[in-house]
Amino acid sequence: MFSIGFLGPDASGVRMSGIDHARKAAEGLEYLSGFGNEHSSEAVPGALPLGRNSPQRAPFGLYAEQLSGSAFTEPRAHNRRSWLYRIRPSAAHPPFVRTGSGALRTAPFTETPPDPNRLRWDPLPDPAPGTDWLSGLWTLGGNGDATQRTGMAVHLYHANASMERRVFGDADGELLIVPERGGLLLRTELGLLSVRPGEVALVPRGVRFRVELLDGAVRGYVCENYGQPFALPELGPIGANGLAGARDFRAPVAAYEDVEGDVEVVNKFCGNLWTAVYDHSPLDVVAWHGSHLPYVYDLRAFNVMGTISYDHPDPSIFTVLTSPSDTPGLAGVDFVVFAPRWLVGEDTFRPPYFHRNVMSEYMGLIEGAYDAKTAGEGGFVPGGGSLHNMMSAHGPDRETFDRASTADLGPQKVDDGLAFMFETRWPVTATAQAANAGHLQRGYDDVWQGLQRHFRS
Ligand SMILES: O=C(O)Cc1cc(O)ccc1O
Ligand SMILES: [Fe+2]
Repeated sequence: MFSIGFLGPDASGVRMSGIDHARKAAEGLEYLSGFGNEHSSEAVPGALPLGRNSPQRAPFGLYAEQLSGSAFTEPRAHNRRSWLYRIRPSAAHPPFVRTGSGALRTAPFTETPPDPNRLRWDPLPDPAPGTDWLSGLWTLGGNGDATQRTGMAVHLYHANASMERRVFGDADGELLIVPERGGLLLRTELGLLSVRPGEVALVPRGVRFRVELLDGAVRGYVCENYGQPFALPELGPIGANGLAGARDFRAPVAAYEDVEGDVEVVNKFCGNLWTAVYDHSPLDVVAWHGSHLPYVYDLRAFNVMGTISYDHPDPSIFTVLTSPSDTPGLAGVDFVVFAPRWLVGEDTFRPPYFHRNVMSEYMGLIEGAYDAKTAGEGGFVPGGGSLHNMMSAHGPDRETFDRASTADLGPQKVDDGLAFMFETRWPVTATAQAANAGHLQRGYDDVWQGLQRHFRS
């Protein structure tokens, strides 16, 4: 349908800024609707072989290549692979050499003892000029072991430059990207995705991509999932519909760049970054078909379920995507969204309850406020995050408790914020940089101080 190019003169010969170039590419992007199914796309009509995956000679002299996201032998329901028809096979590359990882860390996380304390951070400070998305990744912590394909990492990012002549691929896991500030254009091997705050992007393990900025400086969160790929949760008694609808996930259409010349390819492998300078762009896939695909999803499309009688339901009802573990019902990591919704519970303390949870909870805020926490400076703010590890006691802060336990219980619309949670079966161990960060809020425990005793026997 169209090809894509590096920064440079547009058709009129005028050199566009990186942002204009990315914006133009993001305008009117086409997508394929549906999660987890087989899709196919060709940027040049006739480029996709019909009737077989690997013809003796693929159309237009393209190379056929399979990208496997699951073992060949996994059950059909879990099997994921895509066939890529590309200008050069991925195998045509020079050796990778180790390079620095900046502030990026990988499981196993051993820099600090796992901490039972409630922790909360302000947003990352602004990045140095010229920081692109990849070099702006900053790891907060995580669990599991990337070499065992278990667990997850929580990263934040801040960037003020587009990746130029640079492409990234993560062999360690898939990446769930949650922008909080500024839009991103993801140029992936399978095509282009635009993702803005309020939307999330999912880039599968191993898929190469470049991140360009759509509006200037950006900030956000990333869940790197080393475990089984994210899937839609079962709906059980909810029925055949509700929560995130499969058709609201959008996969890209094929788009390729036919670029010769130096392109740096950065490969994250078992915790280290490795780099190689290719003599062409690896975003050269002209046609593809398969199921190992990137997606973008608008969190505002989430169909929120909740009580229409009493009590506060558990937040599993807000699960957008789940990465199952080997134990049914026990997620390696769930991605949960607190989207705008009505609260109508009668005789109910409506915000999140006080609780201690065997699961570990990392929370972030995309915009506005969260109904269990006081907003504003020093509170839970957009771009900040909190970590409530396994069995740590948390819930509404004092102000929220005082307000909500005396509030009038008419129907109430909660639409002043968009929060999310990465909830994982294993404790999250902070990196040293997160445990010692200047933006770690030192007095977080105080939000639960002064909760009065009301007991009268
Ligand atoms: O701790 C939190 O704010 C997340 C959360 C929300 C909720 O509605 C119920 C339980 C829970 O852990
Ligand atoms: Fe919680």
